Amino acid sequence: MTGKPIPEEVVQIASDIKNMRIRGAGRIARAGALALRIAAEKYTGQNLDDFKEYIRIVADYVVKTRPTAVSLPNAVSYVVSPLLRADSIRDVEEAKRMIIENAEKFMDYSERAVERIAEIGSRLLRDGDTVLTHCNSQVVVSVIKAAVKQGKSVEVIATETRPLFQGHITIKMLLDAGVDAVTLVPDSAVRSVIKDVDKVIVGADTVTANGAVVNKVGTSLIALIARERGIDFYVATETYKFSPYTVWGELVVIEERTPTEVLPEDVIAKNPYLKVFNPSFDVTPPYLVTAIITEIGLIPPQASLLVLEELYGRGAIHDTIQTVEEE
Ligand SMILES: O=P(O)(O)OC[C@H]1O[C@H](OP(=O)(O)O)[C@H](O)[C@@H]1O
Repeated sequence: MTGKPIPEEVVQIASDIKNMRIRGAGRIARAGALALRIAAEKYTGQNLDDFKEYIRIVADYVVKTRPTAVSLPNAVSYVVSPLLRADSIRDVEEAKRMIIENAEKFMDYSERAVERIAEIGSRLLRDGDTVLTHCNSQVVVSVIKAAVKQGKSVEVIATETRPLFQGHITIKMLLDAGVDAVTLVPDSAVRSVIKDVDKVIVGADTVTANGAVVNKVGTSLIALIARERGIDFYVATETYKFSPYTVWGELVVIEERTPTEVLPEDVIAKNPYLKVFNPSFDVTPPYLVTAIITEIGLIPPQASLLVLEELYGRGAIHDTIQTVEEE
């Protein structure tokens, strides 16, 4: 067992992810990769087995910060699994280099994937379209920005996204980027404004093998409302948000956050019989999703398993599950 402590910077990143100072499924994935790079750089010993054990502990620590977005374990696994499986690595220096390079590769891939999705997604938007989005997705904002950059006039309706108001981040990002036709609405107003909407585009935290989309709570209600009106409902997401674990029946854990995000602490304290349920995400079934916009193209949700097989291969998906179970 390694005696090496988890570096302070890694502890800080993990705490920022937990407290949502770093948030958004893509950003937390990149932060996870960065944490591993820092951990590798900070390691001072010379024993390879000890280094592997230390990296395994850091990986586990980072993954445990938030349970729902699979982008985080996928990023961590991308960075550490090749080292944990390799038997050709000779020393700590080589192992460190491997972790650092994999972390860099992941962060680079992630940035490029967002750009590629913006390019593909922007083609779906027509001049004059009104897009409704929920929560704050860096990918969705990039799609809208790319369409506007192409000279298309796009109006955006953004939901507040209670209880943490990530919609405020979305409108700021859009306004800062010069997208000026932006309307903020309470979440409960979606059915009132849907008649003005041409397309709904949301991000994702996890896409399951059967094409269900796990995203900010309230997403599935919006999908139902869009379906009622016959409006296209798109999900914009990088492929590392597809969950290999769901292939073998593992369920996605829906994060439940503190009641104090919904009600002040003193009100909760004064009412011991009052219950507050604060799930952070919900599940939109594949039949409500028109298409998933990814960096490898537009995917019908029903083809999610094929995407996972393409990415990991059947055998590799099985290995991933085993690695996680062993940990
Ligand atoms: O990766 P990008 O597209 O930025 O975000 C994807 C999703 O991550 C967010 O989760 P949270 O706010 O961290 O709970 C939202 O649910 C958003 O749709």
